[in-house]
Amino acid sequence: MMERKRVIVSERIAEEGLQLLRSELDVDYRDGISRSELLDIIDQYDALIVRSVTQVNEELVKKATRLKVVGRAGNGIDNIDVDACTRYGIIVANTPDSNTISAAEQTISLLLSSVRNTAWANDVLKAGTWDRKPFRGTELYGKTVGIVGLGRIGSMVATRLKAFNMNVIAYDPYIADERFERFGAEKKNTLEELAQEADIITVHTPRNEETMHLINEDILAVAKNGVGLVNCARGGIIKESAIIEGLESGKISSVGLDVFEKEPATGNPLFNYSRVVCTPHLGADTYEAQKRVGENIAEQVILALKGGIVPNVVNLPSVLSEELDYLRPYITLAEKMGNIYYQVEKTPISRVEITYSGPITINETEMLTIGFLKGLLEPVLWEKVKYVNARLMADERGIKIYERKEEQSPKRYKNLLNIKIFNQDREMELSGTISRARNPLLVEINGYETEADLEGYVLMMQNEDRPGVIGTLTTALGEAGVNIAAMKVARKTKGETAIMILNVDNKIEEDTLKALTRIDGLIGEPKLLHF
Ligand SMILES: NC(=O)c1ccc[n+]([C@@H]2O[C@H](COP(=O)([O-])OP(=O)(O)OC[C@H]3O[C@@H](n4cnc5c(N)ncnc54)[C@H](O)[C@@H]3O)[C@@H](O)[C@H]2O)c1
Ligand SMILES: O=C(O)CC[C@@H](O)C(=O)O
Repeated sequence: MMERKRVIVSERIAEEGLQLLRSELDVDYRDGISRSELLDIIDQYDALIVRSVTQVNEELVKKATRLKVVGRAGNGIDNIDVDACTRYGIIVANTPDSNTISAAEQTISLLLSSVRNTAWANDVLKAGTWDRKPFRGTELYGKTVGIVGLGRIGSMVATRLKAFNMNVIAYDPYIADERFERFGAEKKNTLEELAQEADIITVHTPRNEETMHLINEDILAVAKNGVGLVNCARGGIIKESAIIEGLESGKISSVGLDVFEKEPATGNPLFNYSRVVCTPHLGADTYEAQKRVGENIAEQVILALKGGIVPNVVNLPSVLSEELDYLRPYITLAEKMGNIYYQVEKTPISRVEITYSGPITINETEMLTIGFLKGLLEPVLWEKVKYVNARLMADERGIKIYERKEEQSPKRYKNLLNIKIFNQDREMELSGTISRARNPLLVEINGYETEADLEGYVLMMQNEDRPGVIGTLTTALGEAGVNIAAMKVARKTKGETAIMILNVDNKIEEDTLKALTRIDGLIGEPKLLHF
């Protein structure tokens, strides 16, 4: 029996996800494992599943010699060094859509409880005092909310706050105007503009160099007096020391925080302020979200370990699953076309020109290019090339890639991949498509039209276009016990050099191949390719 692949889960994930993992893999569920132990044992695992605490950095990745995939059970990937993973050929996948509703609802919950002093009143009441004076709050009705980052969660917050009759304004320099319109948000071109008009500011960006301390003393200086703040995205997007300053001066009247600059957050000075309502990073912590997250990450990790293309890969172009189903045979085709070059040539490549033509060009074709590069480099780099690092590896080898798209296919095939591979003195030109049965077909090689299946063992050779050559070859193969499954012969001009492409059922031994070179009429060495 084949040995099962091993996954370590270093943080709490839903039982449904664990069950799915156990159905296919050996699962080591080590919620809360210490850093030092994880570093000691990580080389035993093919997959690692984390949430937001485990730091997947270069130190860990270097030791993870078997690791193929890191699954982030959640959305934010600021605890994962994606570049390091890419360099080591490790896929990083997350579950960006599985917890957005919960995070949006938590934002609304923090917003309401902060402007109505709910948590503070709850504490005072339960401590034995019935008093209403300190807790007078404000309505949301008619107020302006400023949303920073109108992505998945920001946009859900916008639609939910519309139901409170709030005026929604948003700042997000990276999205089209159409998205602001779709979510009924008035676009603000600068953060300062948003801050000047908003009664409440809520942030929904990723945390990175650009967004760390995005809302700081300078932004708060132009904000309205008594502004409310909410951060259910990542700690530090609103600078904590600026919040304290604003609370002390009265500039800020309410704060809702789910996330902190340092987590786990214990003894954070913000906890001393009654007008700050805090939760310990609970945005994604609902039964529904955790079930979705757990199952989703388990599915993706299993897929990745089977060599499949997973939908939410962070270090590859993301492709919607329907689009992926359509593209998958073309990715395989591109990979197999890539496989041809180094099985035939030994000269380094300087440049590759890829033209995609036909209706396929409506789609994101980046995965096809990556598939081609993976197939191209595999015969020379073996194990190390994966979808995730194929571009990087091509780049390191100085292979320049030029891509073009043409709406119309120039041949009779609906969709066509035309690939020109240049080395220092020659060019190899290949065209391929998908057969009716959705199998990869090579339809042209160096100007010779053919229709060859790129499957199993394929024998390619050149011959003189004259009687007797093909017969001698097939007899020689038959005598050597090689069964021919399919054979295509192509020529450009009658009587000149032709090519033969044969699909054969088994490997042809070296001495048989050598013997073929002695057949009168065959030109050069026959090449046996394997796909
Ligand atoms: N509290 C939780 O438990 C919880 C749960 C899920 C997600 N999150 C966090 O919520 C945040 C948003 O997640 P999402 O899924 O909506 O992400 P998203 O990628 O869908 O949206 C982020 C948006 O921020 C915008 N943006 C980036 N840089 C910006 C900048 N400098 N100024 C303004 N806008 C900028 C992007 O254009 C994008 O539209 C992330 O930080 C994520 O980690 C937290
Ligand atoms: O619970 C977690 O793992 C964090 C969830 C959330 O912050 C996310 O980015 O998905």
